[in-house]
Amino acid sequence: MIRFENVVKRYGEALALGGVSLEVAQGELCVLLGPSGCGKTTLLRLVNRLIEPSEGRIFVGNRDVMDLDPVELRRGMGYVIQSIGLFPHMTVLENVGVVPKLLGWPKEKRVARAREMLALVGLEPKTFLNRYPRELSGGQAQRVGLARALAADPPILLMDEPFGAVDPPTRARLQEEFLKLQAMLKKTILFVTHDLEEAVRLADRICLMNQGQIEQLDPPERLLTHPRTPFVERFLGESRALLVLELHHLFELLQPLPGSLSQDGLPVLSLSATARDALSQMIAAGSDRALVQNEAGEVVGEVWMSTVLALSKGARFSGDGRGGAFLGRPREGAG
Ligand SMILES: Nc1ncnc2c1ncn2[C@@H]1O[C@H](COP(=O)(O)OP(=O)(O)OP(=O)(O)O)[C@@H](O)[C@H]1O
Repeated sequence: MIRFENVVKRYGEALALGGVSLEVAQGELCVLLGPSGCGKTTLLRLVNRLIEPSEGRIFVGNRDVMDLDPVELRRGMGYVIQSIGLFPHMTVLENVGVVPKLLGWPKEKRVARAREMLALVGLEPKTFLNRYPRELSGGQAQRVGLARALAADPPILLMDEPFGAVDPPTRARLQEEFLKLQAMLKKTILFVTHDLEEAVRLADRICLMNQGQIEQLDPPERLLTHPRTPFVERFLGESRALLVLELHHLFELLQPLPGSLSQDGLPVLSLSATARDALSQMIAAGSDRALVQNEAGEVVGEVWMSTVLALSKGARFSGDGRGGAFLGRPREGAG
């Protein structure tokens, strides 16, 4: 558990955080989101005491971080940053083993752990253990960074734009794998990003910040469908209607096949595809329905365009007063 109580941070006259209170529950992935300079990194670094508060208190597992030795405190949490921070003169094995070594683990245990962690982040240990960081692609280096952060099995992970430096397809793959890992490991995670799409994909809750304050703290769907302030609505922008569709899978939206309608030329999607996938395939095929098949390839039902559009109803951009005009109206009887 991480708790901020009325935290203020000043740099000289400038106010970077203006009284932030936030509690991240054990096992929760909380994303700090917001425009450049809003205070995300400052808030994150207060947790491992790379920065100290001007006022207020920060608790980690009910202990005030200011009462803890900073070195001990940092050993208890993994820290992953965009520039990765791998030591260039150390091999992957040595990099992943940095904290275990500091904790006094014997060599065999460190090697075994490094192998296990590399496999966990999708890198073949035999191929990568003895490489140097310069011999890795950006995505591989990012995975090593994550393996290193996880090596000593810390309950807390602090992640600052960890996937920021890789190309979009690699980024999407890393996000997907990271979510699977988190489902297994259930770490308490503070994750900084300025990318709304990344926040929506990953977060249990999004903490949207503006000028050193929390504007809204909510699960992604709630944030997208119920923006509390004009700032939040502007920040989310028009894409929020589409993003909401990513949060719904076709198994939730399935309707029985009517039998009487033709199935010719309809797109076919899997049960685990999202409503957003279905929408783009229906648009591409020029149809208002899509078929849904199970893992065995049997068609088990269909999804209607009107159902998909109804999902995004609460999330349509109304920043210019047009209400829900830009996506058109759902068909009658939708959803
Ligand atoms: N060491 C420092 N000295 C003075 N001002 C600082 C310092 N570090 C940060 N700031 C200021 O504090 C504010 C918050 O910075 P912070 O790095 O936390 O923002 P951020 O939301 O992480 O931004 P970005 O997405 O651009 O990294 C900014 O206005 C920044 O200029």
